[in-house]
Amino acid sequence: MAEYSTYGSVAVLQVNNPPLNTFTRHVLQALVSGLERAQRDPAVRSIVIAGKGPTFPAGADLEELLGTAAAPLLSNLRMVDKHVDTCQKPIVCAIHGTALGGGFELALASHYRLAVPSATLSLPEVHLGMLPGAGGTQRLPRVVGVKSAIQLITSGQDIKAQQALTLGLVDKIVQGDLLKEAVSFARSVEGRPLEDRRISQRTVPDADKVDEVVEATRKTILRKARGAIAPLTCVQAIQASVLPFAAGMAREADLMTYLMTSWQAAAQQYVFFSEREVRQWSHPRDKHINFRTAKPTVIKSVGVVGAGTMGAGITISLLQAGLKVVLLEVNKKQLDKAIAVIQKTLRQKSASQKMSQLTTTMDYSQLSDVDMVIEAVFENLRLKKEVFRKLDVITKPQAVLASNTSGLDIDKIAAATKRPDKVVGTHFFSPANVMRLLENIYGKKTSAETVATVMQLATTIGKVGVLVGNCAGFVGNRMLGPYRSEALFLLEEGVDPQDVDRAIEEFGFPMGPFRMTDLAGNDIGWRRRIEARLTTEHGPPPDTPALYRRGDRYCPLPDMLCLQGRLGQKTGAGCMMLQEAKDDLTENIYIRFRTDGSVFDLRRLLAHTKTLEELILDLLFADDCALLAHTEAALMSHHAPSMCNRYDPGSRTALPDPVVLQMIQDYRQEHGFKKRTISSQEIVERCLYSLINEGFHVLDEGIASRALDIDVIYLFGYGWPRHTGGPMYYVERVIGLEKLLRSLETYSARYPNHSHLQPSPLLRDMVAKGGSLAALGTTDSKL
Ligand SMILES: CCCCCCCCCCCCC/C=C/C(=O)SCCNC(=O)CCNC(=O)[C@H](O)C(C)(C)COP(=O)(O)OP(=O)(O)OC[C@H]1O[C@@H](n2cnc3c(N)ncnc32)[C@H](O)[C@@H]1OP(=O)(O)O
Repeated sequence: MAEYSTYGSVAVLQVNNPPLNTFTRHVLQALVSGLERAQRDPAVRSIVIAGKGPTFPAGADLEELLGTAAAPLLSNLRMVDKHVDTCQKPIVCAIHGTALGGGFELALASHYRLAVPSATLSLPEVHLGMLPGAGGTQRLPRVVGVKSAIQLITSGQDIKAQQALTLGLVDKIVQGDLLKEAVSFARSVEGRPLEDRRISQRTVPDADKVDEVVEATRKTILRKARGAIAPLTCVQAIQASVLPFAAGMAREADLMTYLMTSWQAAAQQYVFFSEREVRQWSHPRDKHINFRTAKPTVIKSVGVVGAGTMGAGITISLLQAGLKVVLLEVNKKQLDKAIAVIQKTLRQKSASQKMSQLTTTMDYSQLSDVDMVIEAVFENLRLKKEVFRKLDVITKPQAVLASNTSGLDIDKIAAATKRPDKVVGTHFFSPANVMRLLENIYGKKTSAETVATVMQLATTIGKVGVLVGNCAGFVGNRMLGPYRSEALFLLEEGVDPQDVDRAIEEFGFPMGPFRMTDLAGNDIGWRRRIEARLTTEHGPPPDTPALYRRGDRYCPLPDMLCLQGRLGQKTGAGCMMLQEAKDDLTENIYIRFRTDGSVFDLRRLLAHTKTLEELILDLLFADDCALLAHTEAALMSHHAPSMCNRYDPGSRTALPDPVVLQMIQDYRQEHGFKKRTISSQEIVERCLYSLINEGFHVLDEGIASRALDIDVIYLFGYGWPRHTGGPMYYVERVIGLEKLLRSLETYSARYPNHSHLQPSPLLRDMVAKGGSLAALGTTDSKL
């Protein structure tokens, strides 16, 4: 647990709790014993604490911290803190791997910190709905100041060793043998005074500005937190660092108790475990086929067909994971554009080595030897089938053939080949090298081995892979359908687009449905509806009632907007306006890079770039750019023409567009809708409950095998607010299934022809029998 050894006058305590050396109560007990022994032994004059194996401790063991062992764990943690803080012999922490949470806090309590260049330090508790409760909120500001501490703790961002050195969080970067260097360093500081080495004894450097700093950051934090309570609570704890140390620690403990007992912390911890649990997949229709029984094919080389935005993003992801890629594109201009984008993105990393793994071609025969192909051509079934027919002939018989589709029928695509067992769907999300979700879709004939292969591929390329069944829209887009429909029906009844968006954004989404459609392009859904024969390029299909399709209520407003050329922001007109608008950028927009935490003012970046459009493209393909979606949305919304909203230059606020508002008004009048006032609560309930209701259908039909799979899809692919745990978790743990059922009953009675508001039979059954989503396989066992 913590191995004790001595090297002359130096006692070395090596935490040994593989794989992450997390602090269990036993590990902490062993550390206390080791510290006591070292303090008792007169021959010992200094102490080194290190981690055995791949890492320095990665924090408290969450299973224990969140379970029945929490009390002894916390009591042992406090004992370690006390021993370290009062120790009369210098304690040196030797950091490698990831020193996270309690691990980093132990290092901060010690007198000296050494790190290898590859080490990462971080206080990621905010992502678990908590705060760094082992002194982190009190010691960090004493080293880096309140301002930086707020930034580091509320973002939970990684601090690389070099940055830690600059910030004064580590004393030395060690190039050679860490333990050896740490022992010799410890020896060199023996006998030196310790008082000024104790961070607890220091004062906060910007203490006089604390209120000013908090005031200045509060608004930004509130905006980013989107309803999460942990970030602001972290700020409150940091504010207390200007108090005497003991008082600050007491305040930290109070606030930690408040957070730890909150439903949001439980939700975020559920998210943490669910993100990992999706790897333990099982086939929704046959539980015997699962991550244990099915063996993946080894994939070393991948062909990517289609070098559009998705194809280029997928290629970058594969290259970054060290795979060989053959990128095929039949349009030379498009291929050249993609190569430039890929090169530019990889240049920020060790590009030359990764680019050497890329072959580009316009010739299908170059795909003859790859282990797998990911097709990423336009979302058109006929075209995809054509591509698969070709691939079936050209590729080796054992190659896996995957389609990157957001909702087309995998079985129909597979039927175009003689190897339907090797055909599978891999739905990447845009930008494909940034977004973490990979929705993997099995068809009727997809083999267990093929499923295992794409699930393994997700892990290899650092994505969160979720296995789902085949149906129109799969899980994510299928559930989005009712949400969008309900948002449109709300327009008919009197709500303006920006009011729907505001209500959804206040719930915690980064963007409401209309701003989202503005960004993604209204034509995407329109093309899909044309293909499904719900509408045509010229208007509604002949002899079709305006507000109904195949017996279901239908709102033709988005079709009408498309017919007017209002396709959203990614149209050609949008790009031209972006170039012109460069000088209009009056507002400060900041972009933070994940790699080193550096922050850039967008206007300064623009000074080095020809056009704003070029910069956006760069950012889209820079996978270390945090806040990317927000930034992109903010930039786009500044300048481009939009479907529903208008944006004044220099403002990020979506304003009502009189043209659209007039159009909606005329539409209401034409179809006899009476405008009424609708509350935000009703907007949120109708949009989100219809989405969640569809989730119950998805579970009932076996399209997803567990509620947590749906949650992960929404959290990682659709911006569902993390602090609520995902749609299914939220409705079960926060709203309650019975309340959901009653609300759906009320709304469906009021709108009998909105079929998606009819409660799903599974929901009714669960409420009647007192069943729960946990029984369908959520992560309850872990919580
Ligand atoms: C009730 C009232 C109480 C009041 C109390 C008041 C006072 C409170 C004082 C409280 C003081 C607490 C102080 C300390 C807090 C902490 O330290 S919180 C934890 C901080 N650490 C983290 O958040 C780290 C989380 N982990 C990671 O980020 C990553 O896992 C990693 C370390 C970077 C490694 O990544 P990777 O190599 O990709 O591996 P993974 O797949 O992510 O993980 C492997 C398996 O390990 C499991 N795991 C990871 N971290 C933990 C952990 N901290 N505890 C337990 N288990 C962990 C992970 O789930 C994986 O498991 P499997 O899926 O089963 O393989």
